[in-house]
Amino acid sequence: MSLMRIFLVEDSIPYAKLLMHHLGLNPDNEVEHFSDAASFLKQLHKVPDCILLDYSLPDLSGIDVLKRIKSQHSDLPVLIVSGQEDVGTAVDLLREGAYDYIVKDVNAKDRIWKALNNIRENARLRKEIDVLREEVNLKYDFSNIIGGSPGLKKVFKLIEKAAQTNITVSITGETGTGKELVAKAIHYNSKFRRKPLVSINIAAIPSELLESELFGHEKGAFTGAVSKRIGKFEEADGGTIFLDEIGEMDVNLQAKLLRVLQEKEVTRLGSNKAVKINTRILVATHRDLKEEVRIGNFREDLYYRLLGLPIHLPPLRERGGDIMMLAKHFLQDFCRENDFGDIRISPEAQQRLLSYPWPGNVRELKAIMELAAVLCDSGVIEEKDLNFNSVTDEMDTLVSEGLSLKEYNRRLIEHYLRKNDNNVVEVAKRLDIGKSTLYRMIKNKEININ
Ligand SMILES: Nc1ncnc2c1ncn2[C@@H]1O[C@H](COP(=O)(O)OP(=O)(O)OP(=O)(O)O)[C@@H](O)[C@H]1O
Repeated sequence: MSLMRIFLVEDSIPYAKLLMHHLGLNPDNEVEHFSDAASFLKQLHKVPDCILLDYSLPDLSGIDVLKRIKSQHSDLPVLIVSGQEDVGTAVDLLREGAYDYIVKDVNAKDRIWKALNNIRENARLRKEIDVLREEVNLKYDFSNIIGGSPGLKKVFKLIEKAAQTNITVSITGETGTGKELVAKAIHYNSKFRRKPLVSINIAAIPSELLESELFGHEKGAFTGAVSKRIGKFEEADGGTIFLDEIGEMDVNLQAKLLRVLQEKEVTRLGSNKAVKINTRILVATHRDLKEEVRIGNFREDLYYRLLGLPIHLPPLRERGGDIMMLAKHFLQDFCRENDFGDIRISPEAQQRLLSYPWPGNVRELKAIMELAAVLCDSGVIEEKDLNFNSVTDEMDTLVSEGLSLKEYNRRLIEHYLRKNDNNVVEVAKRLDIGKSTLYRMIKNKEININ
């Protein structure tokens, strides 16, 4: 903000003149003077950037004027200027939302000057945040979610529907399928986008700390609570809270969360005052919550409360052509960031990418492509540059895929060959099949050897 519009409400004409002269020293200040509350309140609809309010006006008390201002414009900074030093009144006024309480003594002019500079700086920062938010919005439109497979198209449609309302959304999918990305896309395309998206990973926080993390606490609420703390729900007020890994929440806390969702209010630990919240809820889990309910790990009532609009992200191995689209996208990004020239992916490497089961999903694909870009020679990624070191056993995923016996055998043998550096004799021994059978299969291209 360069120009600052200030309303000065002051019944003492000499003091008003003094302040107007002083404030006028900054050409960016534009001061309008009112000598009573009534004439000022009539003009309040013009909404200045700041108000300097004399505490003792002829027609209305300072606190009443302050309340009137705050009821219409809660964010408008009001500096109270008072003829007397009275701590009790000052505290009351600050509680009602006054920006500062300044006594009319020799230092008053300087304090007002400083306070106005702070207000100016705050407004500038707020504007900057708005601009940054807008940039983030652009960044998180759907275009950064890559893919065009039928499964993902369905997800796009649901994101759009979710963004248009305040319905609770439950996002499911294996690890690395893009659940957090979807949560961001919903928030930044919804009417909540001007307020924060507050994410909390339930699995990452020890259960004894989680309650205060979510709902906040008062000073001294428990050992170690040395100061008051606002919880994530309050932080997200007016915006979105994203509860990641909701399936990991302790059953006791589930009951408390349910109450918060039902009452739409939170009570900080150690407080008896409930605070209303208006927060959009997004949850995610890699677990099958229905099954968790069945085995008693998750409350059924909370499950129904959170289910809302379910969005399921299919695993990468079920997204067909998306695999190559994503692989090329990550490769391009990496090359651009590191000033590498263009890198191609050989047909054999492409085949390998398409047949791998991707237990770590998109996150794993990104890591593998980046490493391959570093390892490859002469601008082409070959099969040898692809390092599949996933922590989940490849075979676990194969079993869950429902393959035909022939296909299963092929993958099983290929898996063992890879693990044993293509040592046919070793693999034949481990799988208890004849060496010559194995050689024949390789020769007939029934199995691929890298
Ligand atoms: N469709 C996609 N297009 C582009 N990038 C994606 C896509 N899906 C996921 N990613 C990227 O993959 C990584 C993992 O995604 P994300 O963290 O959203 O997954 P997640 O399902 O929340 O994982 P987890 O369950 O482990 O928390 C991120 O770097 C994300 O940007």
